[in-house]
Amino acid sequence: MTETPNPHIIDADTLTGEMRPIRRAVLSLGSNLGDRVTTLQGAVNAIADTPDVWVTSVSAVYETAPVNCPPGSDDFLNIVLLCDTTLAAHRLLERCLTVEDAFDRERGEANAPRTLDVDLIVVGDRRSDDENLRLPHPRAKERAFVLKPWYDLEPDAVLPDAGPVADLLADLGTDGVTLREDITLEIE
Ligand SMILES: Nc1ncnc2c1ncn2[C@@H]1O[C@H](COP(=O)(O)OP(=O)(O)OP(=O)(O)O)[C@@H](O)[C@H]1O
Ligand SMILES: Nc1nc2c(c(=O)[nH]1)N=C(CO)CN2
Repeated sequence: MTETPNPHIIDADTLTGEMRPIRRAVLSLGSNLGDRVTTLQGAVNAIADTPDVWVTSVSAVYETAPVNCPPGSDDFLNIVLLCDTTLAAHRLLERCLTVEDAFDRERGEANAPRTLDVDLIVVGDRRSDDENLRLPHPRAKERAFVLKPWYDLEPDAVLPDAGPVADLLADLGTDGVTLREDITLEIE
């Protein structure tokens, strides 16, 4: 059955400027090539410098074993950021891809070593099946390297369509996800 659009429901992404609601976004950042700490701190700064994006929390840093990566790939450092934003989800994605490029991200083989990867995990209650932007991120529920730092910041968080982050993490376990207490990233 074809659904008739409800004229009373406004898609927040169609609003402009000051009319946009503030939405909470969860971003996952990873690096397994080059100076990982400098890159992640630079990426946090760049995201925090973005107009209409406010980084509210930076997680602890985790050293994580590569998941589904080519043989011989090095460990990642992974973090999660919580942000408030009035940007439309696609604009936020564009900004994240620009930040990846600024840190010399090369796009080759799937899951190849990368200086920087920035994934949108959730953006408010926005859902998207567009191949250029899938929300909520379809693989987040399988990734302890996303869920553990997110859980630390928000123990009650829920990943839409998947369930409480705490439950997902309890099922997955945290093997291969090691806290790096010696590294602290800041919102500068
Ligand atoms: N939620 C999302 N966050 C970031 N990129 C996404 C998302 N959904 C779709 N994409 C698209 O995925 C494309 C490829 O991204 P990328 O090569 O960084 O994938 P990846 O991060 O290596 O793999 P994965 O998606 O499994 O984390 C991006 O150009 C982007 O348009
Ligand atoms: N440990 C770890 N493994 C990964 C990561 C990542 O950030 N950390 N990112 C991937 C694709 O985005 C694939 N595998």
